[in-house]
Amino acid sequence: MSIDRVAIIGLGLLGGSIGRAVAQHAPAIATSGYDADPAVRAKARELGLVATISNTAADAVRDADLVVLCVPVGAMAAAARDIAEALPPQAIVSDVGSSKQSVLDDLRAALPGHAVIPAHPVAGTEQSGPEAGFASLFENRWCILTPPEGADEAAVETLSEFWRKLGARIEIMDAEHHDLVLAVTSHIPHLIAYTIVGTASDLEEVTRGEVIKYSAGGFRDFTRIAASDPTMWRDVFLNNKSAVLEMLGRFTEDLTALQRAIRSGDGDKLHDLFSRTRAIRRGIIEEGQDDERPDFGREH
Ligand SMILES: NC(=O)c1ccc[n+]([C@@H]2O[C@H](COP(=O)([O-])OP(=O)(O)OC[C@H]3O[C@@H](n4cnc5c(N)ncnc54)[C@H](O)[C@@H]3O)[C@@H](O)[C@H]2O)c1
Ligand SMILES: O=C(O)C(=O)C[C@]1(C(=O)O)C=C[C@@H](O)C=C1
Repeated sequence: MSIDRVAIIGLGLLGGSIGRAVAQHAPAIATSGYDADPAVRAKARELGLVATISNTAADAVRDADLVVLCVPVGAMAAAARDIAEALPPQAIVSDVGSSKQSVLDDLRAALPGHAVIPAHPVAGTEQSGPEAGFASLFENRWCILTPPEGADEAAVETLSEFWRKLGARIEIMDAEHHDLVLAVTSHIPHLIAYTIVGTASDLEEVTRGEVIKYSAGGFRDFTRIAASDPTMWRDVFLNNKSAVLEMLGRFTEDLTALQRAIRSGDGDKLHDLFSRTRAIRRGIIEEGQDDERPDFGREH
């Protein structure tokens, strides 16, 4: 089983990056695409993100071997319904959504009988839209596949091979476990960034601009993450509710323990934790998972 034609639904950061990466790393694969927003379709045409841009989702998928839905997780069900009538029976349907259980449920409900294999390339930026993508986005990044029980192994391998061609490393796990892990490593960090920047901005009114004016590197790093797309992240929190709430409970307990350590002057506790977290950061860099990617649209 090999992929000759891929259809990309949603031509923003992720969809546009897949289009560009296929053109660069797997030019033999034909690309087609669709976006619900006519302005995005026009921009994607101008940028040549995929070879053919259709005016309906159904037309984009009519000849596809693989369809990748690159829309916010809250829009997956509607996007799947839009392709249902035109989807070739043997086509693999996948996605790039940041949470997986609700997407798996939505795609299977909308496309009964089709090979549905959700995926999540753990690669992105705070940017969004058709101009934000770049071909190297997936290089040396994990792409997590969450096939349902009993999924066709050949289809899982075909999808893995597609992502390997774009430079990604493959991991396979079930959707529920994915959602728990990503709640800790991605979703809660974004919630914390949104919170700290929001709190600082509220305080700004009290201190007449000083919080923002004198904010140094640490706060600026949070503002990068807090600039991430509001629609995408609203949908992630609404669709990964239980894992996020469970992990947030644990996080709150740890935060309270630190608060207590500060109040009681327990310097050892603070120092131990900060040493442990420094080692984690160094481990990430040694593994090659640091931020080596183009400064695409970065302000700093
Ligand atoms: N941004 C990241 O860092 C990142 C990383 C990994 C995965 N993801 C996931 O990738 C998906 C896309 O995110 P993005 O950053 O590319 O967002 P984006 O806003 O850049 O692009 C999403 C596009 O989907 C289109 N769209 C929305 N509903 C649609 C529908 N029903 N049919 C067709 N098109 C529709 C929008 O018009 C938009 O152009 C999300 O599920 C997100 O969780 C994002
Ligand atoms: O680097 C960033 O800006 C990101 O937020 C990327 C990031 C992440 O949290 O790591 C964001 C959401 C995804 O689903 C995958 C990747």
